[in-house]
Amino acid sequence: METNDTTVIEARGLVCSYGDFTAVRDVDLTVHRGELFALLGTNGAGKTTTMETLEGHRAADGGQVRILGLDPVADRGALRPRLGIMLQETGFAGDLTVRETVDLWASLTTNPGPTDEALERLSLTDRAGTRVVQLSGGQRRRLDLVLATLNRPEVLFLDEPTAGLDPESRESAWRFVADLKASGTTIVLTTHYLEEAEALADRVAIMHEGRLATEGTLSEVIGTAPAAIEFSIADRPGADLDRELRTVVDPVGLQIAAGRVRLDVDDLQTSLGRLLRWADQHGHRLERINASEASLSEIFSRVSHTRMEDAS
Ligand SMILES: Nc1ncnc2c1ncn2[C@@H]1O[C@H](COP(=O)(O)OP(=O)(O)OP(=O)(O)O)[C@@H](O)[C@H]1O
Repeated sequence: METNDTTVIEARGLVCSYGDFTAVRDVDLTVHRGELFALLGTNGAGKTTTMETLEGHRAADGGQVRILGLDPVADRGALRPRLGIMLQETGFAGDLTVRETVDLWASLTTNPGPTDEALERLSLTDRAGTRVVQLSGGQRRRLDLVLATLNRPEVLFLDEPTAGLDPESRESAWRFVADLKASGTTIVLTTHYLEEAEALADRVAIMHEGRLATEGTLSEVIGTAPAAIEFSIADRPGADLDRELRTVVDPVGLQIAAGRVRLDVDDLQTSLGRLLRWADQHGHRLERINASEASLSEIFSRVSHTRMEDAS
């Protein structure tokens, strides 16, 4: 497998099975140093299985994985101190306090950061003396994040890090993760919150039925679906307007209903420019103009309605 200096995570042709069932099919992934890579997907798409394989918790059934140039299973001893891992669920000893839990974890960790600082950054300082069993779900999730990052890892895996957090806690977790990224940590996270990926990720991938359906920067992924221009126009017969707009804009889709027009276009800027020039030249008044790129949620919804067997 070819890797260059900036490649931190590399999977080629990754296959993972549970008995006869193939959960991850031929997945290729590259994550560069300092990047935050968000792995999105429908329930059961194979995200956690992929993460567990990258983390070295399970061996791949096919293909190759390298983390920091090492094999995550065979080189686990060398790799583990350099990784931070936040699983979907963590088994804590419920009768320890938050501080005792962090101190215990720190005693098992190479080069841990200061406990107080970690608690402070995730707003857990006032819970330091609380027994873990008495924490809310969101507070536990924040404690998970503290523990996963206590060793100041080079590579951090976060499996649904903000599941169940209220909006304020989620934003503070995002700031925490953004700070880690800014300090050079390479991060892979799975999430069902698309706005989390939009807020944090350099690159995103959407998994569906075990395969990577799409992958790239946010703009690249969003650019895989057409943008939309909508407006209302009075006193124009639909058939004429349809013909004329197709000549002016060359849309990939066009609908006209009750004077409201929707154009689906590949290049939003060029199409919008042509449309406005045409309207000016012909003295048309376009009302309630709305122009927008596709959203991540539209891409997600397209992917989740695709049969990956058909797509491959
Ligand atoms: N231990 C297991 N034994 C058998 N099948 C499993 C096991 N763990 C997961 N699977 C199956 O593998 C597929 C992928 O599961 P995985 O947990 O990786 O998906 P996911 O994308 O993380 O889903 P979610 O978003 O719901 O957490 C699913 O169909 C799931 O039912």
